[in-house]
Amino acid sequence: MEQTIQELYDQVLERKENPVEGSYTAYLYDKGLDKILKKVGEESTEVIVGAKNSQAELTYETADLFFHLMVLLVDQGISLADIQAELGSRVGQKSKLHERSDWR
Ligand SMILES: N=c1c2ncn([C@@H]3O[C@H](COP(=O)(O)OP(=O)(O)OP(=O)(O)O)[C@@H](O)[C@H]3O)c2ncn1[C@@H]1O[C@H](COP(=O)(O)O)[C@@H](O)[C@H]1O
Repeated sequence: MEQTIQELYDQVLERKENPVEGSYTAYLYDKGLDKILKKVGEESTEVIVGAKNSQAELTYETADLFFHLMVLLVDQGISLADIQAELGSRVGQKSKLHERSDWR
């Protein structure tokens, strides 16, 4: 079974709007922003470690990070459309890489 990022976002949003007993997502919202940020930080570090170890570990840890990022975005009232719009605004932007002195 597969789950799109949008489906994950929608489920996480549903947990925010209708907290369910025993839900880890609802627990994170209950704990608040600092807890969510702590988890995003931890999962980011685990992605870095995972990338050094194996593709399987990187995949697993990236899924964990995506989940916690979705929780953060929902908590802060940011939609996936907001992120897509930001990414879209960058399409075709000239890379500034050539302006960097350390570029070779
Ligand atoms: N995708 C996820 C998902 N990925 C990771 N996790 C949870 O994230 C936690 C990360 O593990 P850690 O060991 O870092 O954290 P922990 O020690 O359990 O918790 P802390 O004490 O650190 O807070 C685990 O409890 C995982 O179960 C997730 N929990 C839920 N989802 C999805 O979120 C939706 C809502 O699920 P519920 O939260 O169960 O309602 C569903 O679609 C789920 O599939």
